Amino acid sequence: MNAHAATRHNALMGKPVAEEITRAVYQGVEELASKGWPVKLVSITIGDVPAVHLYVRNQARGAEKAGIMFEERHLPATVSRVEMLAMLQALNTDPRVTGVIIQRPVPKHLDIRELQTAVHPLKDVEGMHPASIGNIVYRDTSLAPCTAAASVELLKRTGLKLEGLEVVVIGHSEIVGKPIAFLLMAEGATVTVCHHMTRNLAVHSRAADAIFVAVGKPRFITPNMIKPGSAVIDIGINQIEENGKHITVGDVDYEACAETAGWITPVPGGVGPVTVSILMRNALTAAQAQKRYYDQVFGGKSDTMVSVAPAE
Ligand SMILES: Nc1nc(=O)c2c([nH]1)NC[C@@H]1CN(c3ccc(C(=O)N[C@@H](CCC(=O)O)C(=O)O)cc3)C=[N+]21
Repeated sequence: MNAHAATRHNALMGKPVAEEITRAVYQGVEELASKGWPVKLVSITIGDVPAVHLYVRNQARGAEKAGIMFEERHLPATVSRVEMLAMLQALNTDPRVTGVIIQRPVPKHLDIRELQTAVHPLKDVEGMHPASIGNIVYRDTSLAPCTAAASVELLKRTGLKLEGLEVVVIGHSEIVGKPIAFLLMAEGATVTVCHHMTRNLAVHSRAADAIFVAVGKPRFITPNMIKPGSAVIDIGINQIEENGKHITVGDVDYEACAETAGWITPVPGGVGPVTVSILMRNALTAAQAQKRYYDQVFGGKSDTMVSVAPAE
């Protein structure tokens, strides 16, 4: 479907956007490295979840392209809460570590919010620490959740003016739906958030200039649910079996909706690649913030981290 999607005039392809973002990140990482300030991302996975392995594999590739050091930590599903909190504390205090991402889901005996909150806000490259989420409410979107930021980035690529744009977000998860709504409000859009309790979803989605879909239901959105000419941003990643083959499809019936939509993101090949590049951009942003903080505290002596020895 990727190849087919690429031939559609109205396909919003993620790869070129991801490559552009990653090139810019590479420049920034090189500049910091020249000042003795390398960027390192630690990616933590707990247990075995297929969609997570795919994401981490693409993180490793993205980090390599961005010049970012990448360390994957794959922990058994039996890891204890105390072990996790101790590991996170060690990563917070390790000056060589720029950012930490904890893949979701985590096993039931662990509380992802507690783990997320245990990551220092300066190293929260996922933008999921309450402080980072709070900043989005205050319109500081520098460290925003990656999938949310990637989705809004793709809407911006349509060239549509976001001020006053009627946007419907379908799905209100804390990591995607809600952050998207806040990011869009920061851009001046008029945002409606729909979810499983919403009555007459199509009444809302058909009135929208743009819809974002993150419900986890394969091909849930059909042409009669979208306004002709609107932008359709599909965040779904659903593994299904079809004609004896395992394939990944989004929450939107791409083939059917592509005839009606003005712009539409394919799955795979849309939001996914841009999510990876935004994670790399967040790692650079975190490194730049840490260096600014260091320079303020040590009066600019942080050109080479290792040389910051206690004053005689
Ligand atoms: N804390 C946390 N944050 C996440 O953002 C998060 C998570 N946990 N857990 C798992 C899901 C899944 N996810 C993906 C991101 C990109 C691709 C991706 O790169 N997809 C490409 C490649 C697909 C392929 O190679 O088949 C595409 O859509 O084109 C996939 C999956 C982020 N997740």
